[in-house]
Amino acid sequence: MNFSAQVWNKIDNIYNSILIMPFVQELKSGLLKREIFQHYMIQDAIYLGEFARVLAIISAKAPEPDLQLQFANNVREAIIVERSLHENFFAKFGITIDHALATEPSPTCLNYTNFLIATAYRDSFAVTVAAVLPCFWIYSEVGKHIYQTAKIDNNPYQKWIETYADPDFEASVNYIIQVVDQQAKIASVQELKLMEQAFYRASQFEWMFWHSSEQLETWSIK
Ligand SMILES: Cc1ncc(C[n+]2csc(CCO)c2C)c(N)n1
Repeated sequence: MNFSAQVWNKIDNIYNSILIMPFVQELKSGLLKREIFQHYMIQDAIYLGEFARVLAIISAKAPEPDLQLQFANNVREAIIVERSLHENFFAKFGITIDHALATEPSPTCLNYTNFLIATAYRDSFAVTVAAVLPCFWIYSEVGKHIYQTAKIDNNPYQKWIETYADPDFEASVNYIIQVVDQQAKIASVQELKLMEQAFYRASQFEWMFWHSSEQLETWSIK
């Protein structure tokens, strides 16, 4: 079995827990509270800014030019596509840029992005690509699931839903899965373990990220 299939099996519980989260269920029905989506959007904008830096470090560590270019393109895409999504949603959901810029990362957002940045600086290309894979893959699977079962008419979250169910997005996810599998084939036993741990940890953070918005998480001491 491929590395990707093995680690996906291991996060089966996390993935299934995500599908039944109130956040996901209410996004599908369109009934998600505006306040929760606003919290999510602002934190996600912070997340994406840091995520683009992680992709840039991956590009810098790439073992060959094709991979270097691919991840450089991902950096560009993460910044451009996601920014436009956020700008659309910011306006639509009454979030001002000033408010977003003045908001600090939530404890979960900071923990997740710091984990990715620390991994990128400390660990190998292979381990770091394994750490970013859940970000792509879980979103693609959750996006498809939501798209197939969502109530689309009058759903204020329709545009978000369409973004992550896009076939182009799925193609970029498949490319990263293939890169991770290639790396796993040539990895030492010790490195494989680190890849597995990084993939699992990032998947936990994916669940936590949605959960933190459901809770409107802030710092418990200011
Ligand atoms: C917490 C969180 N996790 C994953 C994504 C999805 N995502 C973020 S950047 C990127 C790469 C291409 O743009 C993808 C798929 C998200 N938005 N927020």
